[in-house]
This record gives sequence, structure tokens and C-alpha cells, in this order.
Amino acid sequence: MCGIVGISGFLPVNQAIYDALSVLQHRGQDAAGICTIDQLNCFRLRKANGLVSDVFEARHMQRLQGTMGIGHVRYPTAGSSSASEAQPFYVNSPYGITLAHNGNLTNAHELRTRLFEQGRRHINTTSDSEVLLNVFAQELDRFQDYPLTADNIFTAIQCMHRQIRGAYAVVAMLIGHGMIAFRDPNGIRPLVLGKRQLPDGRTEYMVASESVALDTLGFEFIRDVVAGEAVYITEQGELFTRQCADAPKNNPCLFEYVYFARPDSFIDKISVYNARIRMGTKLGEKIAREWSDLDIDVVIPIPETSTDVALEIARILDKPYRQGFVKNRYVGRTFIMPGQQLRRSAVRRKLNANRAEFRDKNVLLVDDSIVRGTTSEQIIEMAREAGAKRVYLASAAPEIRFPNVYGIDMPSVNELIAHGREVDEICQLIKADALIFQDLNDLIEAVKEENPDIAQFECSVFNGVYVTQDVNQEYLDYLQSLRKDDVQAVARQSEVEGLELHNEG
Ligand SMILES: O=P(O)(O)OC[C@H]1O[C@H](OP(=O)(O)OP(=O)(O)O)[C@H](O)[C@@H]1O
Ligand SMILES: NC(=O)CC[C@H](N)C(=O)O
Ligand SMILES: [Mg+2]
Repeated sequence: MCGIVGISGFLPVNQAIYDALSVLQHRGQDAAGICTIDQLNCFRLRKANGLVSDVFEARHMQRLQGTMGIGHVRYPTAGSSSASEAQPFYVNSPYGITLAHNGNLTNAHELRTRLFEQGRRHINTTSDSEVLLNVFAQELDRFQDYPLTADNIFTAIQCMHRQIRGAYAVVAMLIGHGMIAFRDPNGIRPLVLGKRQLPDGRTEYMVASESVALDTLGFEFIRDVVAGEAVYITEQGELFTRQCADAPKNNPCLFEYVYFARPDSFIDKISVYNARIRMGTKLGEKIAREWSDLDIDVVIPIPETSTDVALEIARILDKPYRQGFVKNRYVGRTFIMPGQQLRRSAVRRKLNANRAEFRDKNVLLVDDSIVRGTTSEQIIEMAREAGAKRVYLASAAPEIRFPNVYGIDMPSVNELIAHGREVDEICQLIKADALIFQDLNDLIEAVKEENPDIAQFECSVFNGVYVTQDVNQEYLDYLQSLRKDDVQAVARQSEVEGLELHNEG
């Protein structure tokens, strides 16, 4: 998952975008970038591999001048993890555009060919986001008048929606015009809009992947950008919004609530924190029903995302909740790290068992999800080494059996521990004494409670149903051939930096 942010205001935005990106860091740890528009109407860009705090030094921040800017933290799902695929991306015509994208296009390959053959546009990287930017540029280019009107911009986005498939929450800037943001017609990836009133009465606007970024910067949450909708804020600060999709449907990604988003965010009118508590209630009730014969002494979360769920399970089971694992605060999220070797070694560096909590006890470990099983396998071993008698494991998400094509890097079914396996087999593999998963219906109910208007969530990783209806086996095989772990490892070794246009090195 990536994080995106954009601010259109009247005060310098460099520090504000930096702060927003650091609050969205949990969505992408591989690369970060900020682009601003300076007083001379030129883009200022700094992007590189690394965490926000590593990428932007004081000299970069000083150069990122301007009162309008966009930012991105990257977790790659297409192309390579080379610095030249860090975002925002830039294209010089029409007028100059930069763009940052969260999601994944399912027809990037075909769009790339069409852009070259019909549009005479060269895409310099293997990133789907550069493809998206060029489709946008091509559609804007159909209007010959300067400046473009809001109507022109919305029409271009409408035409884009008809060509692009997959998931995309996007923020972009167009020189001489302003900031533009839009969400795909299924609303798979999140995007929120906020505002801030300056003392002189002028209003600044901000868009971001998660509402927590608005909170941190003192912006007031206005609303979610709805599925298919576009937002345009002119340089003068005028806000336009329009529904640009022919048949929008609201199908937000269920996995955002399980793992990706911060608990203090609201996505599509649902508090992520409350959703996680309700996941704990449902799972706790299932455990009480199905495991009445198991003697659980203590409930222990696997930090960090599962803590809210585990606390509620402990309440339902009326068992003590204990922080049995200590998390090294300097190690980030392991699931979004590139490469299985790195992910494996990171678990041991990240978590350590607090012996006193395990010795001679039957422990119920709780995680939000089991994807490759990297975490659970090692954690169970650590619990035993720390003296646990019996180790049970509960997952707040159901079995993950299908690849994700919408911005989560799970392209290969063979890497998923639950693919083609039943609970008993998974339990044996991770060497647990008992294993239980949340039911999909319970998970959906837990999330949906605050917004019953959501008829369908994007939950393909659990049930193999892809809401964009364009994903077939041929595409899944293609994606797997490009992105499975061993292919990526070879690609990383031979990575060369492509052009880094206008980058503040
Ligand atoms: O089965 P796996 O492939 O190991 O993936 C699932 C694990 O990865 C995530 O943790 P992560 O360390 O990324 O982040 P967290 O600190 O937010 O829990 C998630 O919370 C699970 O613990
Ligand atoms: N996780 C994401 O949102 C990734 C965005 C884009 N597909 C990339 O790989 O850079
Ligand atoms: Mg975790």
C-alpha cells in the first residue's frame, strides 16, 4: 500500500507534507517523495529510496519551496523498487504534471503499449503509476485552450476512468492550474478531503490516504472522496468536485481495516479502531464457542496491529491480556518489506518474548492476519523457547488464499500459507497447538457496522472475487511471473537507476 498527500494552500507546504508523510509511513517504507510548485511555476522534486526521515535532509526541505505540493510513501506493487520508480512522477506536457498514486492498475501492460503505439508516449520505467500519469496527460492534451477549465479536467478524468482498470487513489498537480485528486470507480483505495481556515479567512485544502494525516496537521475532515469522484483545487484556492465515473460503486478494501490503516483513521465513515474492536468481539465469541475445552491462561497480542483485537478478545474470554512480546520500536512493519529473507530476519529483530509471561502457561496469541506465515511461525517458536506449555493462535482475518491485484504485494498464491490448505494443515506448518481464523462474514459485519451503505467490500484475498471483474487466470499468471519473490530478488540485484528527472539529489 502506498500513502499519498496533497496540500493546496497559501503558506509554505514543505514541512506540512513531510509531517503528513511521516504519519502515513506505515503505508509504505521503501521510498518517499515530495514535489512542490515554486514562485517561478517550476516543480521542485525530491524522491529517493528510504524512510521519510532518511530521504529529506535540511537542504532538500529548503529547496522544496511553494504553497502547493504533493507527497508519496511507496510500497511497490508493480515495476521495481528502484529509486527512479519512487513517486511523484513527472511529465512535461501538457503544461507540466506531477502525480502520486496508491493502488495498482490491472491493465497497465495494455495501456503502456497503447500509449506508445497510438499516443507516441514513452514510459521510462516499469511502474504502472507512470502509465497512469501518461494516460492522464494524454486526456488533458485533448483540450487545446489555456487555461483548462474545471470542466475540461473532469472530462479528462471521466475518459481516464473508461480506460484504466484496477485500483487508484491519485493526487496530481498541473502547472498554471492547481491540485487534482481522484479515486477509482470502485473506491478500492482510500482518500479523504480536509480544510483549514487561515486567520485571514482564506481556506487551505488537503487530500490524504488517511484521515490521521489531516488530524496531525490541524486540518478539519470534510469527507471521504467518494468512489469515482474527482476534486480540483485551483491555484487561487477555489474547490470543485464532480462524480466522473459512469457507474460508481463503493467497494473499499477490507484489508485496510484489518492491517493497513492506522487505528485512529476513519475510512469511508468507519473508524478503523472500532472495526478492530468489533473483529475482537466476533473472534472472541467464536473462540468461546469452539474452544470451550481449551484452557487458556493468558491472551497475548503479536504487536503492533493486533493489539486492539487482542484486548477485546481477552475481555470476551475474561482472561488476562498481557504484552508478552516487546516490540523494537526502530524496526518497521515486516509484511511490507521486500523479500522473504528480509521479512524473516526482521521478525526476530522486531519482537522478543517477555519470558515471565510465557513460562508454564497456555497462551493464546492473537494476530490481525496470517499471510505468508512468516510472523506466526517464528512467534510460536519464540513462545515455546520462552517456556509456554501450549501455544494457540487466533487470526482476526480469515485465511488469505488468493493474490491481491489492487495495491497489496501478494502476487503469488504459492507464497500464501493458506493457499490450498485447510486450518489443520496450516496449524501443523506453523507448529501451533490450535489455530482459529475469523469467518469472512463476521469480518465483514464487524467492519460494516458503522456504514451499512457499503454493499460490497473488496475482499478478493479471502474469496477470490475481484470487484473490477477484469481479473482472470491469465492476468494472475502474468502478475505472478513478474512479481513473485524470487523474480523480485533477481530484479533487485540487477537494478539500475533510470532517469530521475528534475530530482533534487
Ligand atoms: O503472515 P505474515 O506474512 O508474517 O504477515 C502477517 C503479519 O505481518 C503484519 O505485521 P507487520 O510486522 O507488517 O506490522 P505490524 O507491526 O503493524 O503488526 C501483520 O500484522 C501480521 O503480523
Ligand atoms: N502500493 C501501492 O499503492 C503501489 C503504487 C504503485 N503501483 C507502485 O508500485 O509504485
Ligand atoms: Mg503484525
